[in-house]
Amino acid sequence: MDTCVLPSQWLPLEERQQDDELTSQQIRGYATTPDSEKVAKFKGTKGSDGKFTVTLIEGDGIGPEISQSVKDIYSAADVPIKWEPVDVTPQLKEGRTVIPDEAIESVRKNFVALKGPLATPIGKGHVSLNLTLRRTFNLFANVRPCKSIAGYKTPYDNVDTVLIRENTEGEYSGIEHVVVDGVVQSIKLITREASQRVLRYAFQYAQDVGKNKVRVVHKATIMKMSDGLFLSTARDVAKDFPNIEFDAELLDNACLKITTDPAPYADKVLVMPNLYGDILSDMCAGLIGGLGLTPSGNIGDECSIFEAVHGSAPDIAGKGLANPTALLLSSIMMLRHMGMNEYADRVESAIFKTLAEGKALTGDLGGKAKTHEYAQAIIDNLR
Ligand SMILES: NC(=O)C1=CN([C@@H]2O[C@H](COP(=O)(O)OP(=O)(O)OC[C@H]3O[C@@H](n4cnc5c(N)ncnc54)[C@H](O)[C@@H]3O)[C@@H](O)[C@H]2O)C=CC1
Ligand SMILES: O=C(O)CCC(=O)C(=O)O
Ligand SMILES: [Mg+2]
Repeated sequence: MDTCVLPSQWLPLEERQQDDELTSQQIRGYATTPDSEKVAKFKGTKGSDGKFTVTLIEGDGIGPEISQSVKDIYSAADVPIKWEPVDVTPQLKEGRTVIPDEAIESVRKNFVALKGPLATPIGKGHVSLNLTLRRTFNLFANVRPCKSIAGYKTPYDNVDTVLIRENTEGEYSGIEHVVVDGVVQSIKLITREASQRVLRYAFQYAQDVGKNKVRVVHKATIMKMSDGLFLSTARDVAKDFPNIEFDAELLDNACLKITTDPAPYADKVLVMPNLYGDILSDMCAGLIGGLGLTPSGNIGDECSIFEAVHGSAPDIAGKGLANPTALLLSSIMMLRHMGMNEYADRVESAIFKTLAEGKALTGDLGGKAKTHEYAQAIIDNLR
């Protein structure tokens, strides 16, 4: 495997130049709350033991394995976090599937959670618990950064995309009904309020991290009213951010352009309705080495939940084959959200050093290491 020079923001702290301090600009790929008064801040406080309590939802499939890696690495790095594991097995309450109250209360109390993947049955069965959590806490913006990994060669060298996905409505509203036998209707709900909220977040994010361009990805040619409302709301919001260049691109063309050459997308923040963000984020993950590598943050005004882009990966679950990097990088976004930048820097440096060395990679990246062996290599790279 080729190795290449690590970008300065990925070097261990002591190897950085004095004038090369990690800034919020440099870490923008794995941060969600830029230094802005206008973006909701983490409201948690440390306990008497000097630690923050963070809700941990280990999740299904590979969830427990990758969560274990995070716990092991955090413990080795002495990150002052106390995990509060909660069970989100759905319960039936008054005919509705709900998440247990204890889990909801835990997130509400701690303001922040790290979440493994939750499986959703196809067709009949409970609704997506992932979406339920996002709606329950009004986590209106799903921030999904995707950056090339130094040392891990793919056909694309300079991927640096940030997708901000509307996270509470759109095609994911789950409003479906049978019109007559053989005819069903699924409603894509778009509201000005939710659109404004995520668009303002995207513009503010772009401004604060210095990406200076916001592009709406849409299909308002076809969905003239719903995507049309999202797009016209974006034009209105853009007026409040005169220093940010604003434009729009059709979804299909965006897919073509990003997979042909992702470089022109590095100076932009892409913002879009729910389903488009879901699909584009998996697509972008494919450009840098797969779903084992891409993190995300579900951001709300009160609480935020950090999780990998990927799902429960039932095909590899329980075999020690999962790559925990995506969940680990999600936890890095979480630490920066909580203002724990030094710990974030330290763990992040060890992750990227391990990936660049290429000696203990998991199978998805062409290596032979088991999940815990890769985690141990990261621990060995902590100073
Ligand atoms: N946010 C969440 O919790 C999400 C949950 N899901 C749920 O996950 C379940 C499985 O969905 P799939 O479509 O199979 O998507 P998936 O993301 O679980 O897996 C897709 C492919 O990527 C691989 N993969 C995913 N994560 C990996 C990792 N960390 N390391 C190595 N390889 C990895 C899998 O082995 C599989 O081949 C479904 O029930 C779905 O509803 C899917 C996406 C997101
Ligand atoms: O909730 C699910 O089952 C899938 C969610 C998903 O694919 C995502 O959030 O990216
Ligand atoms: Mg998805």
